[in-house]
Amino acid sequence: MKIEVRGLTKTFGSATAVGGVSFVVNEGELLGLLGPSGSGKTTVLRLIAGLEVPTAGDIFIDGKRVNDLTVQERNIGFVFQHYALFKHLTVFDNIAFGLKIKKWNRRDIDQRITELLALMSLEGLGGRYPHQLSGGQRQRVAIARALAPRPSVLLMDEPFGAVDAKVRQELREWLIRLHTDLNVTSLFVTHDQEEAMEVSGRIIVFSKGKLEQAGSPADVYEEPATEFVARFIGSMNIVAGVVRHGQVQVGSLEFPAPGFSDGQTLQVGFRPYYVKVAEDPARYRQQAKLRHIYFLGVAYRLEIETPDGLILRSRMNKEEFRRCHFTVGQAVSFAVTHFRILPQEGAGPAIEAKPGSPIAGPLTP
Ligand SMILES: Nc1ncnc2c1ncn2[C@@H]1O[C@H](COP(=O)(O)OP(=O)(O)OP(=O)(O)O)[C@@H](O)[C@H]1O
Repeated sequence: MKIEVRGLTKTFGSATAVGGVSFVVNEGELLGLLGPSGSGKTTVLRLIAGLEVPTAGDIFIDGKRVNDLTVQERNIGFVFQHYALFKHLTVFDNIAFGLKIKKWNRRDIDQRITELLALMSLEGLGGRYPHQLSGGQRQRVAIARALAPRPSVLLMDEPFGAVDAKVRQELREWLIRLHTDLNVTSLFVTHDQEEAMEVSGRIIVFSKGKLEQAGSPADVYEEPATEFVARFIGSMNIVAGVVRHGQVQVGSLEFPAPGFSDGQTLQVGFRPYYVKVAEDPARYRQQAKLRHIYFLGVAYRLEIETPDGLILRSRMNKEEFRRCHFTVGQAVSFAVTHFRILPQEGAGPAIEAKPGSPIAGPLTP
């Protein structure tokens, strides 16, 4: 079922945890709510679940305003960061908990739990207690418990926050498969941008109780709408310069900025893979010194310094890197092949340079 929030606001005393937020989670969608610690993500989830009362704004589930409904009446499944399983109850009884409250009969409970244990790859573990499970298994039990009463929507707050990196990766892949099988409208909170990008069909980026951007993982990565999103998602070179004759000038770098007036200071962002670096000083127009080479496993990151003291990051795939014979300290040439002019805080959207626009000197063949 679709979730819609309009102008959702929550203040605690004089502090605004969530400030006038509107968004939609479409039917069957798996949407990631991403933001740094304290940005208001948990509060949004708790408001939708009915665990907090909004200061202002409305919440709709399947088109029906639910502000005045109790937690139980909203029929929402909720998964918390820490397993929050009942320690004294078996896996079976943990999953059955909500069903017993809803007075399901024994046969239906048994049937539902057998179904869920299979779905969660937990067969044979119904009789165990939480302390006899791995972290990943415990979290799957928590999700099974939330799904047991067939909720109309599933809310998950940092569902994989308490497990190690390897299990976390397995759980992400497992959640994607589960969601593909069940198609329950799901909203999950994370502060981990990689997790949000990998798991979500769409991402909402949050900062200081406000929605910064909503879009597909590719949208928010490739076309950050604000400086905050540009800095928060992935790695981005961000430089600032003053507009002169329609170009933002940053030392010897020039970025076309049509429509901006002379004297205006603008920030320009470009991903490391749009910084092309060559050993041949004549290959590109810009000159720099290679400061560091970092091996990233799947690629290399080069850190270069321009004669003006600007430090930029470049990313190069392994094959390309192996064809070159870089040594730290050597002179290199470089070009920036794609960039975005980032909006100032509170200003309009980012302006994108056309792919391949040669803004730091033309790419010589
Ligand atoms: N019950 C409360 N009373 C007072 N302030 C609160 C309460 N709950 C949350 N806050 C404040 O509201 C802001 C948003 O908190 P929230 O937990 O929603 O953020 P978050 O993005 O989920 O952070 P995290 O990732 O650390 O859980 C924070 O500044 C927090 O201190």
